[in-house]
Amino acid sequence: MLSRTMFRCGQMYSRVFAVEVDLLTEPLYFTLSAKPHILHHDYQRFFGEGKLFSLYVDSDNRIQKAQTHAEIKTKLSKLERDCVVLETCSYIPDVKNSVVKGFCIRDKSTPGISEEILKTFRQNESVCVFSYKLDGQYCWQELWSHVNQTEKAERQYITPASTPLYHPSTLGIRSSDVFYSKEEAYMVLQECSDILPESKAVLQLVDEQGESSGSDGFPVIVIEGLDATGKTTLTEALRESLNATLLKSPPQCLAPFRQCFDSEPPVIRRAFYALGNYITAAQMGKESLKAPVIVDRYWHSTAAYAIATAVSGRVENLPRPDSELYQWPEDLLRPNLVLMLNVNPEERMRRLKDRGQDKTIEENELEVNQLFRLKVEEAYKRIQNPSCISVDASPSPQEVLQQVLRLIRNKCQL
Ligand SMILES: Nc1ncnc2c1ncn2[C@@H]1O[C@H](COP(=O)(O)OP(=O)(O)OP(=O)(O)O)[C@@H](O)[C@H]1O
Ligand SMILES: Nc1ccn([C@@H]2O[C@H](COP(=O)(O)O)[C@@H](O)[C@H]2O)c(=O)n1
Repeated sequence: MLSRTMFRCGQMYSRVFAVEVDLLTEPLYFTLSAKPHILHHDYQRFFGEGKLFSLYVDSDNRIQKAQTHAEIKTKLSKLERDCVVLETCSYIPDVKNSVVKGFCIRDKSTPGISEEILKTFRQNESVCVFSYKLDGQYCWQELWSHVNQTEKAERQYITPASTPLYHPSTLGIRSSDVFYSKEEAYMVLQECSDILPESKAVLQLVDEQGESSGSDGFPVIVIEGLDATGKTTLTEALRESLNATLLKSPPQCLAPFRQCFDSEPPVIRRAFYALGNYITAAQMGKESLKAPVIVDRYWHSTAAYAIATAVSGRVENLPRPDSELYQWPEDLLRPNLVLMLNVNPEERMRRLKDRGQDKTIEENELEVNQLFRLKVEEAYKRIQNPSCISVDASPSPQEVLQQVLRLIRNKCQL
C-alpha cells in the first residue's frame, strides 16, 4: 500500500492505512514508521495469520488507475480455497481526495495460491504489491513486486493509528463517485474517449442538448425510489392524469450506451449517469414551457446510489447529514418537487419476483445486501435543496396515485 510516488513525495509516513476486516466493525487502522513498534494482540493476530499481501494501483492517470483496479478486483474474486480478500485504502488525515483504494489478501493455502496471481501483476509497473512479516511483537511491510535478487526491500514498521473522525471512504467521493458540475463529469468522458469510443458519442449528445434554461413554466416533479417501488407505474399514471410530459434520467437517447457504461469502473459509470441528468435537465427546461413534467429518477438516484456504493460497511459510515456531499449541483436544474416512493423490503421483493425482468448488478446488490439498501435509502433522505418527500407506496396503484396527486396540488398549485 505504499508507492514509489509516495516515496518520492515523502508522504509515506503521513498516510494512514485502513483495512476493512469485517463490514460490521471499524476498520483496522495503522501507519508506517522507520522504527519498530510493539504491537498489541489484535494487530499481532491480524498480521500473523497466514501469508498477508496488500496491493494497489499507483498511477497519475485516473482512468487507467480505475480500470486496472477493476481488473485486479475481478482476478482476486476468483481466489477461493483459504484465501480472503479485503478492501483497503490509505489516506492522509483530513486531506480530501487523498484516498488510494486497494486490496489485502490473507492466504492460508499451501503452496500459496495467491502468489501465482500476484506474480501476473509484476508485469504492470503501476501495480504495487507489499508483503507483511510478523516477528515476535513487531510487524513490517516491504515491497514484494519489482524487487529483484540484488535489491533489498526497505522495511516499514506497522504502527497502530487511531480511528478517524470520518470514515475514510467518505474522503474520496467528490469527483470520483459524485460529480457536482457538468464540467467535472464531462472531463471524465473526455479522458476515456480513446479507450472507450462510446464516450465520444455520449459527449456529442450532451453538446447537442445544450444548456438547460431555468424553468419558469409548468412544475417539474421527480419520482424517486429503489427499483420496483412503483415509479414506472406511477409516472405513467401521472402523465395521463395531469396531461404531463414524461421524461427519464438517463434519457432515452442514452439507452444504447447504458449497458456499456454499467460495466465500467465507478468513476466512468457515475460520470455517464451524471451527464444523463444534464441531458434530461435540458429537456425539462424545454418541455416545462408547454406542460407539467414528470421525471422518472434524477439527481437523487445518481448521488444516493453512488454514495452508498462508495461507502463501505454500516449506515453510520455515510457522510454526516450536514455534509456538502448531499448538496445539489449548482448548475443542474432544480425540480419543483421530488417524491420518494417507499415500500417495505418484503413487498418490494414480491414486486420484483412478480415482474421477473433482468436486473443491474446494483439492483441485485440491493436484494442480497441489506446494508447497501439501508445506505441508499438513508442517502436519498439526506440529499438537500431540494430534499425528497417520502410517500408510502404500499397501497394499490390507484391509492398511491391519488395520494401523490393531492401532494402535487398542495405543493405545486396544479
Ligand atoms: N402500488 C402497487 N401495488 C402493487 N404492485 C405494484 C404497485 N405499483 C407497481 N406495482 C408492480 O410492481 C412491479 C414494479 O413496478 P414498477 O415497474 O412500476 O417499479 P419501478 O420503480 O419503475 O422499477 P424499476 O426502477 O426497477 O424500473 C410491477 O410489476 C408493477 O406492476
Ligand atoms: N438518474 C439516475 C438513474 C439511474 N442511476 C443508476 O441506475 C440504476 C437504477 O436504474 P434503473 O433504471 O435500473 O431503475 C442504479 O444502479 C443507479 O446507480 C443513476 O445513477 N442515476
